[in-house]
This record gives sequence, C-alpha cells and structure tokens, in this order.
Amino acid sequence: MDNATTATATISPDVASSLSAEVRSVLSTLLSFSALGDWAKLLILGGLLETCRRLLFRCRDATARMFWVTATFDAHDYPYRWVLYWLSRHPVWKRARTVEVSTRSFGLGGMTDDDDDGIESTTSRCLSYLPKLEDTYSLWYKRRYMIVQREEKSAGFYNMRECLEISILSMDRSILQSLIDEARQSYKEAERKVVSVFSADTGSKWKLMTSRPKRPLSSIILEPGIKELLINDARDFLSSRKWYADRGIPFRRGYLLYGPPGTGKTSMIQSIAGELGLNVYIVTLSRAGMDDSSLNELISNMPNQCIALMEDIDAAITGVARDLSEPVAAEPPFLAGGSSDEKAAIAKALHNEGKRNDSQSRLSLSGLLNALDGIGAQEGRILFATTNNYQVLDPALCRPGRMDLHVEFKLASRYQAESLYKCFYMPEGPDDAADEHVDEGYESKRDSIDSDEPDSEPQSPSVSEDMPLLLLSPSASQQVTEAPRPPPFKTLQPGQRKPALPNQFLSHREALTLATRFSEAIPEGEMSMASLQGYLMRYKSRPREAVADAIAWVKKERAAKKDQK
Ligand SMILES: Nc1ncnc2c1ncn2[C@@H]1O[C@H](COP(=O)(O)OP(=O)(O)OP(=O)(O)O)[C@@H](O)[C@H]1O
Repeated sequence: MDNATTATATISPDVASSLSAEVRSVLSTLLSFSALGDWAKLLILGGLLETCRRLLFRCRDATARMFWVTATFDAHDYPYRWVLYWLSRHPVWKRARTVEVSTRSFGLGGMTDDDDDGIESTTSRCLSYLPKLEDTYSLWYKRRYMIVQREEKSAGFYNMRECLEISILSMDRSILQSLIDEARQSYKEAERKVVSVFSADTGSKWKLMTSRPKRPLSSIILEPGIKELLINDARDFLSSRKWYADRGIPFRRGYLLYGPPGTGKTSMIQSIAGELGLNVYIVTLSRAGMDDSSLNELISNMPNQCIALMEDIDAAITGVARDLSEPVAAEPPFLAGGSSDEKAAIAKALHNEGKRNDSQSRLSLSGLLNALDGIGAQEGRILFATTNNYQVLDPALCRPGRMDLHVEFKLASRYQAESLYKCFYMPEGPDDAADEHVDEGYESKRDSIDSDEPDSEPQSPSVSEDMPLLLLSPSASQQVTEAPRPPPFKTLQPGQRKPALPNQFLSHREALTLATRFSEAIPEGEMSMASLQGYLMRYKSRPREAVADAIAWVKKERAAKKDQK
C-alpha cells in the first residue's frame, strides 16, 4: 500500500503538468472561436440585466409598499367574516361581470326574503354576490383605490385555506382600521337580529354552530310574572358590574330552570339571549371525551359577556338518561327557523357532539363545581342550566353563587293553553266593524248549534271527572268550520283601517271565546306546552276544529301515556 502511494506521489507532478497543458490548449482553442467569446459576453450581459431588473422590481415593490396598505384575512377568523359580509353589501358587486353568487349566511343564520339587508333572493335564502376566488377586483373605499383578491392558499398536504387580501392605495395606515371597524359595525348590526349559538369542537375550541332569529319574549307563554322575573333579574345583573366589584362578589349569575320536557325552558333562554343581545355557548357535559380539564378550558375560553347553557345538567352528573318518551318539541331548540337541510346538519352535529360515551366521560362533580365558580370561571357570564330531574341534583351544584335563581316550569295551565290559542289564532290589527259582522254571524250560528245539539261528544269513562266538557260537538264543529267566510278582499281607501289579517276567519271576539273554550278542554297541569303547540300546529288554519277536537285529543294523549307506563 505504501509502495503504491509513493508511486502515485512520484508520478502526479508529471500528470498534473500534462493535464494543465492540455486544458490550456483546449481553452485557447475554444477561445479562438469568436462565437464562443460572444456567447460568454452575452451571458455576462444577460446576467447583469437580470440583476438590474430584479433590483428595479424590488425597488418598485418597496416604493409601492410605501403607498399601499395591505391586509390578509384568514377564513377561519372573525374579521374575514366581517369583511366578506361588508363586501357582499358593497354596490360594486351589482355591476361586476364576474362574481360568485352565494347563499352563505356569514354566520348570521338564514337571511330570508323579509330581511332588509337581503340583496335579492329566489327562495327563502338570501343571495349574496361575492368576489370570485382567484380573481382580482378594484373598487373605491373613501375615495381610495382598493384591490380585493380572494384566494386559496395551500396549508399543508391536500389542505387549502381560503383568505382574502385587501390593498388600499394610501400612506395612511388608519384607513385599514377604519375599513375593519366599518365592516365589524355592519356585521354587528346584522348580528343584532339574530342569536349566535356556539358549541365546542373536539379540540375544546368554540365554533359558531348556527345563528337563529331572535325569539320575541311575547311568544313565550308562562304564568304571569315568571318571564318578567327572569329577564329583569338578568338585566339588573348585567348593569351591576360595579356593584359586584365594590363588594368583591364574583360578577356571575346562574339560573336553574327545571321542570318537565317541553315546558319552555330552552325557548325562554333563547328569548332572553335575544333580548339581552348575548350569544349562547352550549356546554354539552355529556360529550364524549369531556373531562374536568376540558370543561375548565371551555369555560375559560368563553367571552366575558355571554350566556353559557348547560342542558340536562342532571344527566351529565348522575348518568340519568332523559326520558325521551315525553312529547318532543315541534322544533329542536335553537334550530327553529332554519332550512331543513341546515336543521338536519346541525342536529347531526349536536347529536355527535352530545353522544353519550360513558366509558370516555370523565367529568366529576367537583370538576363541574370548580369550572362553575373556580378561577377559570368567566366574569360577566350568565349561566343557564336546565334539568327535568330537579330532585337528583346535588345541593352543592344548586347553592347560591352557582345557581342563584331556581325557576320551575310547569306543565301547561289553562291560562297558558288559552294564551297559546290566542297566540295562534288571534287576528292582527284592531277589532273593526267587519270583524263584528263576521262575529255576529258566527255567534248566532253557534248559539243555535249549542242549543240544538248540546253536548253530543260521547264521554268516555276514562276521562276523569274533573275534566271540563267542551260545548261543541263534532257535528257542531263541522258546521262551525263552514261558518261565514271572511268578507272578500277590498282595496283600502286613504284613511281606511287595515282589515284583520291572518286567521281572518276569526274575529277578535270569536277568537277570545274559542280560546276560553279551548282552555276549558285542556286539563290543568297535564299537557306540556310543546304538545299543545304540536296539536295546534295540526290545526293551523282550522281554529274551530282545534277547539272541537280538543277533548278527543286529550283522551288520546291520556291513553297513550297510560300505555307507556
Ligand atoms: N311556555 C311556552 N311558551 C311558548 N312555547 C312553548 C312553551 N313551552 C314550550 N313551547 C314550545 O315547545 C317547544 C319545545 O320547548 P322547549 O324546548 O323550550 O322546552 P324545554 O322545556 O326546554 O324542553 P326540554 O326539557 O325537553 O329541553 C318549542 O318549540 C316551544 O316553542
């Protein structure tokens, strides 16, 4: 080996010199060709030119950056929603020749035809015109030239992320802030008409699930004083931050609404959220994988002023599954008003979210108590918890400070049944002469019905004695249904009063009379409001039949309940 190395070392100077001589001769031969020399010069010149071009472009971009304000909005963030909503309201899209036509609601729920802000619509959903993906648009904002571009950027393997880029020709950076503020303001304005409902995803992050039109408080029918008690208490709480701070009391309030299913607990919460302009954050305690730490994380991730809703709080802690045999709500809470597709999607999401998986449920009572009033509990939040099993709740959970106000929701009283009937059929507008006319016609017919065929409804022995009797018989109801039709539609003269609108075939007086009769047919505290609502829904345009068939329906309901036992 040593010999070989020595041999190479001895030969290498000769080889090197011969090689360099050869290279030199090749190079001189090559350079002797004039074309190659020219190519080399071109190469150097081209390189120089390209470098200059790049420098120039860099200078241009740097200079341009001084005159432009540019912002990027990520589709997963709130500002994106604000700006896109604001853009969709911009008149420029009415003139643009390439647009994206969308029914997206920007998290504002289904905007309907009645919506003032709707641009145009064909079905119950409002159409929005949006900048098309990968297209560039120019428009003016406060006399500044603005460029808008919506694009999809790659975010890892097979993952695209939508974003929006806005550039405004201005050296004043505050113009961007002004645009964002304006977009946020217009979004908030639109949001004022709806209640946004958030739920947690598997990573314990809140995500907007849906937005629902506000439910008027007047549509919730409870015994007098209950609604007022709740809404006034919540209002008073929200305006007492300083009072709480001065006394060192944690600024939170908890309400426990309890009672049988379908008595209006969720509806009441939805309505209060609308009245107070708060969003609802649903905490599904029975969600698979929910444990003490994820509940804590969820609660501390809530915004400061919001409604936290824990439904069926007993089931989460005691493992008591709710009684699903009870009458189901006509529409799932918080989903009322959406399209059927949307409802199905949300219902499925809620279902998956709330799927019980006891093997994975690691939530303890102390974890829940800590989350409610521990260090992570949010200041200014209102907690609403609902339960069908008040008795099984742990006293620690119900103590003041956690659940400050306990309100019982009972099965429907006669007063509620009567109010619900009026809510369904009472004609809008004043009780005018035309009404009186129709009313008199009906009254005279009814009187004769009552006197001619008194009480022909067969009384079943299964109906208890305390059950009030309905005066109209099925045959009478048949005649009543054919009672005088509303007067033909007339054109209004200036100054003339509007005729009574929907349910026009009932006058005020008749509606009142029928409402009383209906309430007499409904046994006190036996039916839920949800089941009454379901019943009346079936008679949406047949108010008289609704009264006439009420007794038979009650009997059927009682029999069905008996069978279930
Ligand atoms: N007091 C009420 N006034 C008006 N509507 C009511 C009332 N109670 C129930 N409803 C109607 O019944 C349906 C179900 O009501 P809701 O979901 O609020 O009942 P709930 O008490 O929360 O039931 P659950 O305990 O099963 O959650 C809703 O569509 C609602 O409109």
